Amino acid sequence: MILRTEKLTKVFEVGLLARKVTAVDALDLEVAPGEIFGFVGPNGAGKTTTIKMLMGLIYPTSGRASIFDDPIPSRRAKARIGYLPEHPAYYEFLTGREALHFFAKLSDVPGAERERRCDELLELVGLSAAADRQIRKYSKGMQQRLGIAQALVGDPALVVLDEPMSGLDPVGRKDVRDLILELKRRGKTVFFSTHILPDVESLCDRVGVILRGKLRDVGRIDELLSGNVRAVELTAAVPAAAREALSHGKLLRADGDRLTVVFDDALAADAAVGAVVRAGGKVIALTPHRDTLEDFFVRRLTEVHGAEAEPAAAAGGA
Ligand SMILES: Nc1ncnc2c1ncn2[C@@H]1O[C@H](COP(=O)(O)OP(=O)(O)OP(=O)(O)O)[C@@H](O)[C@H]1O
Repeated sequence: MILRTEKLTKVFEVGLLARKVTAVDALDLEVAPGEIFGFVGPNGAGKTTTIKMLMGLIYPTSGRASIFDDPIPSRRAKARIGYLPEHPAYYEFLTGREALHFFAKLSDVPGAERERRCDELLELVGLSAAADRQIRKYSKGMQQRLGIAQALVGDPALVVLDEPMSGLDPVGRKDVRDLILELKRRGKTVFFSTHILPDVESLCDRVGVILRGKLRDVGRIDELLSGNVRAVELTAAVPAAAREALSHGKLLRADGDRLTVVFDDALAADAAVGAVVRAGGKVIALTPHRDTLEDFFVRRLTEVHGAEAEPAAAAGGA
């Protein structure tokens, strides 16, 4: 495992009365080499606090974590990590190229290599044409892409991105998604946090769902959603003798003997398939209707928060 946490916990003390807020609660997490891991949760779930602990920016209250088998905080591990904070800050009077050279120097990229590395990264994030423009003139999407270039400048094995798509328009989000996929192709491990669920579905090998500081679910998206077949859609050439078995479903389309029927109950769908086959008909398609990740997420959020659910925060908007 490239990254591992064991019962990682952060309790903040807030206000004059030192009210305790458990931002991250006994988090057990593992990230394997080469995977894109999505750390998913609504606002205030504890994503940034977790990432800050992993990056050594704040100390855990209890528990442990290691990156590349080095306990955090580790200088050695940090040299192999690229990190994009949730709100990256730049010296805005610099150009993109100047800023990247500055970050390259901070990351100990040898002088002889700096020029080539920066040019290559500016190209990768699509900023070559704007490289000599001041950052204050960059759009939010361009700043985010510069932030990703900054995270990559030390040629890290692990890239940690905190809400990399937040606040971007659909084109900007797609650019960042494509970049993350490119990182995977280059053999990097990517750990990123987000509350934008469609991005997670199209990108991640595995996801961890954090709600109110606790990791509630973790796994491949198809595994998380596999138990949630809501309905089964059957399209078949149905001989008259098998029509009765299809009457338990809802007819969607009829074209001669070719019918498309939706069953709420998987057993009724199985029985209909059996009847079609026995009567000499032909099954053309059998499609399970599953929850989307968004359905799953909102359901889990509602379960966990009960009456206090905050669907607006979880709905996955930009
Ligand atoms: N420095 C702090 N002092 C006190 N409470 C904090 C501090 N930082 C975070 N918190 C609290 O910890 C909880 C988790 O916050 P965190 O920023 O980790 O959530 P998040 O999942 O990253 O949310 P967002 O998507 O809004 O950034 C919240 O209740 C937040 O108010």
